[in-house]
Amino acid sequence: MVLGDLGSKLVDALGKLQSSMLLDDGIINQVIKDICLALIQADVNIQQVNELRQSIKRSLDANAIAAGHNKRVLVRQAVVEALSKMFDPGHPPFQPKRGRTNIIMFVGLQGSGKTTTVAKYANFYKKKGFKCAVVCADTFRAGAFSQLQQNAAKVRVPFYGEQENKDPVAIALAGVRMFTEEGFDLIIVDTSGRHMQDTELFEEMKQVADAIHPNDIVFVMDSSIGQAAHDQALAFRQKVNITSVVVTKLDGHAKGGGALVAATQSPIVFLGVGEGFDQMELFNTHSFISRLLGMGDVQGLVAKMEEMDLEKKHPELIQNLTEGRFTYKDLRSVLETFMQAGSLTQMMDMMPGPVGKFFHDMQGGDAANADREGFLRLKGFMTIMDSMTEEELNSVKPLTATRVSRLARGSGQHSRMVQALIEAHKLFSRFGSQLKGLGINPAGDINPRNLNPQTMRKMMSMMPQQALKQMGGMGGMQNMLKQMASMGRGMGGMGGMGGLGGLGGMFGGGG
Ligand SMILES: Nc1nc2c(ncn2[C@@H]2O[C@H](COP(=O)(O)OP(=O)(O)OP(=O)(O)O)[C@@H](O)[C@H]2O)c(=O)[nH]1
Repeated sequence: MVLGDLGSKLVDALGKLQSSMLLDDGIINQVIKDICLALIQADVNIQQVNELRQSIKRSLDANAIAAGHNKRVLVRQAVVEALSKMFDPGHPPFQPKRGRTNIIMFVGLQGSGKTTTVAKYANFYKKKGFKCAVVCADTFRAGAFSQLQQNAAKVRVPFYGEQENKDPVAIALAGVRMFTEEGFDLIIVDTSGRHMQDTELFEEMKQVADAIHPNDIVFVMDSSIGQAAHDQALAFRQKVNITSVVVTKLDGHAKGGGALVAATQSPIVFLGVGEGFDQMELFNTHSFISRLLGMGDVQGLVAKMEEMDLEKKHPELIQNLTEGRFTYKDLRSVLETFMQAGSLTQMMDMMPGPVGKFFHDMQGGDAANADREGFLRLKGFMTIMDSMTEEELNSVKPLTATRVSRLARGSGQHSRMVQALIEAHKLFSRFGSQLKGLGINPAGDINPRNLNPQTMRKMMSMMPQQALKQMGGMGGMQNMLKQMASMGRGMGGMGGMGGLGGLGGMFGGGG
C-alpha cells in the first residue's frame, strides 16, 4: 500500500494499546513515542511531529476528566484526530464543475511527473463525464510536446501545442481560447518543469498564469524529496497562487509521509501511485488515515466502484448486497470489477479487515509482482466460475466437496484454488450481511439511531471477544461509536474513525 512502511509501524504502535493488560501512562507514552518515531522515519519534519505529540497529550488531558470513557478508545481517537489534523490543510480543494470552463494550470519541478499527471487528471475527469482537453505550454524540454501529444492520444483527449513556437504564454493563450470556444469543460495546461534557481522560468510561469487566469493551479510534487517539499512548494507559492497539490511517485517511497505533510498548506487532491494513467488516487485525509492505520477504506472502495459504474453494470449485485444475500455470481461481478480497476494493490488496500488480508495473501509477498500475481489468481477464480452451473452461480451457500472436485477437474485448476474461492465468497458474504445487520448505509456513515441495544448486541457478537473486553464491553463500545459518528460529521460526514472501514478493521480484530 501507499506508505506501507509508515502504516505498519503506526499499526504496530497502536497494537500495543490492545495487547497490554493494564494501560498505564508508561504504555501510553511508549505508543506516542513509537508513532512519533515512525513519522520521523518517514521524513516528517520534527517540529510537526512535536506538535502532533502535544496535540495527542492535550486531547488526552482534556478527556481524562470525563468519567466512564475507555482509555484505549480515547488514546486511539486522539491519535487519529492528531494525524488527520497533520495531513489536513483545513480547507477543501478546488472542484471543477461540468458545464462551465475550468482552466487548470500544472506547475512543478523538472521530472516531478507533471506531464504524466496531466494525462492522468484528464483521464480521471473524462471518466466522470467532463469534456477535457490538454495544452502543451512546455517549450523548454525538447520531448515535452510529443510526450503530452502521445499521452493525450492514449487517454483520448484533444491536444493543442505549437512545436516551433518558443513562447509559452502565446501557446497557452491560443490553446485555452480555442478549447473555450469549442465548449470544453476542463482545459489542462502543462507548463515547463523548472528548478528553484531558474528565475527566468519562474517569471515565465507567472506570465502564463497572468495570461490564462487559471481557476486552479496544481503543484505537482515528487514524494521522494520528503520534507524538502516544503521549501519547494514555498518557492512556487511565492510566484503563483497554488491552490492544489498532486503528490506523485508514492508507490514505494519511504519519504512520502514527509512530502505529504509538507505539502498540506494547499489541499492535496490526488496521489500518483504508478506510471499508468489510471494509477492516481483521489486524496481524502480521512480515507488516507483509515488505510494508513490498517482500517481499510470502504468509502474509497465505494467511490472506486462508482467510478467503474458498478451499479449500472451489475445492478443485481448492489440489490443483493443491500438484502444481505451474496451469490457466486455477485462475487464474479466484484472480482471482474477489481480486475478492470487496473491496480489490484490499490483495491486491496481499501478492503477492510479479513477481506483485505485474504487478498493481500493472494498477491504473495513479492511487492514488485503483487499486481501480476493477484491478477493471475483472480483469473484462476474466474475460470472456476466459468465452469459453474447456473444453480451454483446463484447459490449463496458454500459448495459441497463433490462440487469442489468437479469444478477443479472442469476448470483445470487445483482444488486448493476452488477452496480459496469458497473462502473468498464466505468472507464477502459475511461482510455484506454484517453491513445489512447493522443498518449502515453504503456511504459509510454510522447512524446513531442504529445504536440501540439490539444492534449493539449484534455488533458485539461479530467482534473478537478480547477486543470487545478491551473496549470496555457494551458501554465502552457504545460511547466509542457515538464519538466516532460525531467525529465523522466534524470531518464532513466521513463516518468517524473509519466509517465502515473502521468497523471492518474492528471485525477483523485489528481495531
Ligand atoms: N512510479 C511512478 N512514476 C511516475 C509517477 N508519475 C510520474 N512518473 C514517472 O516520472 C517520470 C517523469 O515524469 P514526467 O511526467 O515526464 O515529468 P515532468 O514533470 O513532466 O517532467 P519535466 O517536463 O521535465 O518537468 C516518468 O518516467 C513518469 O513515468 C508516479 O506516480 N509513480
